[in-house]
Amino acid sequence: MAALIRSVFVKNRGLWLPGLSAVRAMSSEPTPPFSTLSVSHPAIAVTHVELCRPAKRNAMNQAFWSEMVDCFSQIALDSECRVVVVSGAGKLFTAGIDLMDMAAHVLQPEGDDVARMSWNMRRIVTKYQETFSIIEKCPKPVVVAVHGACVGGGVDLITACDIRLCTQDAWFQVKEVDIGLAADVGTLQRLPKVIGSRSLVNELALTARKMYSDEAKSCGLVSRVFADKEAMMCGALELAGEIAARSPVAVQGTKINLLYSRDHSVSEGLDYMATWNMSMLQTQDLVKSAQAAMERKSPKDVPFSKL
Ligand SMILES: CC/C=C\C=C\CC(=O)SCCNC(=O)CCNC(=O)[C@H](O)C(C)(C)COP(=O)(O)OP(=O)(O)OC[C@H]1O[C@@H](n2cnc3c(N)ncnc32)[C@H](O)[C@@H]1OP(=O)(O)O
Repeated sequence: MAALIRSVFVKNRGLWLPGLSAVRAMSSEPTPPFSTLSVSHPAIAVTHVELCRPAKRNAMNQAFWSEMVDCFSQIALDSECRVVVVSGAGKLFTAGIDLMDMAAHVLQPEGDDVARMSWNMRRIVTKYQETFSIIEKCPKPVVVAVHGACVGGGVDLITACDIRLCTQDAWFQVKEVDIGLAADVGTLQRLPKVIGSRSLVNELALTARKMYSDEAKSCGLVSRVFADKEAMMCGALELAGEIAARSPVAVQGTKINLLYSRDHSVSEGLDYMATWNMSMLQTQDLVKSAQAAMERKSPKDVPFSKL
């Protein structure tokens, strides 16, 4: 299988990079057992998760909310996977929560009285929150590639990812106030950590105005803007290849410690780091990587064990 995958790629500057044909061949059919996600392996150690309800603009229906949890739970345990790319099939990234579904499931919690209905509503919101928290908890870095619209739940999703890319035609909308609710699955908690300006976060969340790619880049929501989707997917896979080629012990330790430090003081973060590295510095990856550096080789030329 590895040989088959390798045959699709071109060797370039010591990296296994997917050719344009691999990007063009990336599928847009749900992968069973999923009905809303297409999962593929476009490059060595790279998993691609595509939101895949293009006819409904990848609106997040009931199946989606649980399939993402199943999918990322599997990815977290998959020692072949070192990095994930998330994108959307069809015209745009996502139209957010499926409004038809929401009416049927979110707005009618079961229960005989207010207390029981409220308790069940809390369970529903917590379950929906897990759909994106699982991305953040995944030890493998997640690169998200946004084209066209990224509405409501889409912003919740991308703020749980580690690296955000978009196309020139992308726009982002914290749409929730327009549909009568306070965003409740991550945007209000994570967006202020992503964008430096709280004033801008407040403006976006309180007015639901669209933010276009140039502003998304200048405020730090995305790190790169590409001319079109094809260029973005090539860029996303190249970036994923760079990450995948490095020590998974180093990469996963870096993600976990960056997230820990985001939510703790410098002193707590340093303490956590010291405890982390008291075991992780004993990895063979360090010896192999240091040796490669001495020999002026790239980390990409070092074979690391699976993690
Ligand atoms: C516990 C709560 C957890 C999470 C809460 C999240 C909150 C949110 O996500 S708020 C945001 C809700 N989303 C919206 O308000 C967006 C609604 N959609 C649109 O504005 C537009 O569709 C568009 C995204 C701008 C795209 O426009 P266009 O390309 O012109 O497509 P359409 O012709 O409008 O739609 C095609 C097709 O898709 C269906 N659809 C689109 N969005 C949704 C949606 N959010 N829910 C359900 N279905 C959607 C639309 O009905 C069309 O279906 P047909 O069968 O072809 O009619």
